[in-house]
Amino acid sequence: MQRDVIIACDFKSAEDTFRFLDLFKDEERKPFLKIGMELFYAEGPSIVREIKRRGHKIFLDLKLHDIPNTVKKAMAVLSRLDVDMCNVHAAGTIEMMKAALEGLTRADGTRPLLIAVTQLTSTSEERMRSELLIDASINDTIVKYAQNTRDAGLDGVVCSPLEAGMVHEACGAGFLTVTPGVRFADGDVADQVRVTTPARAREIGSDFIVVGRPITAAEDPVAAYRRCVAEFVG
Ligand SMILES: O=c1ccn([C@@H]2O[C@H](COP(=O)(O)O)[C@@H](O)[C@H]2O)c(=O)[nH]1
Repeated sequence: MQRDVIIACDFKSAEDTFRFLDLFKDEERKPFLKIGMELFYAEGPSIVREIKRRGHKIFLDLKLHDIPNTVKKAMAVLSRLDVDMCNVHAAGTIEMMKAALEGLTRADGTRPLLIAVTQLTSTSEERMRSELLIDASINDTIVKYAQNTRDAGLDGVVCSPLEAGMVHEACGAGFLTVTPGVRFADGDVADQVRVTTPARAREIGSDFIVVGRPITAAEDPVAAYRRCVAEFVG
């Protein structure tokens, strides 16, 4: 899979999103975009269709986590949107992930890529132990969730770029690592905990970096996007 930068379009409306996307209209490289809960809940499926119509690849980041039957049916609905990638939480268990895969697969056997969140990049090992009562290291937890994800037949995981190398080691080079928690060396970390730079993400072996505020809140978003591409894709 070709390394790429995915821009997280965490906007409150279609209007704000299209104002942002218009900045990229002369870019040779059409950005791969992530639509998350805020934008999808505000605008519904029409925002996906319109962005798709403009020719962007889409990662629909809704992080499903529910009982297997509910996730299977919800995924069957999402499969009609024709996105390129969508996701669930690995904490929902192998059974739930298998149900998600079944729901997502269309009658003709095609489906978008399906990946699972291991531990959110805003979670520290300390909080995972003290609040979630997980009595293991965060790295062991991430590797175990990644192995569960692979065993369920999914295509890869969401983790920090810091963990991409160990996930590939445990699950194979072809198993995708889609990695938020990306900041420029001088950037504001905000609510993220397990972060690194686009250049370091490339060295560690991420397949995709997901970048939101370092691009969307930059004074010059196109320049920030180009910097990510230059550091990560080369
Ligand atoms: O573990 C995760 C899973 C998803 N995300 C999402 O990625 C972006 C990151 O945005 P930044 O502004 O670059 O922090 C955001 O949409 C999250 O919902 C994540 O950060 N960590």
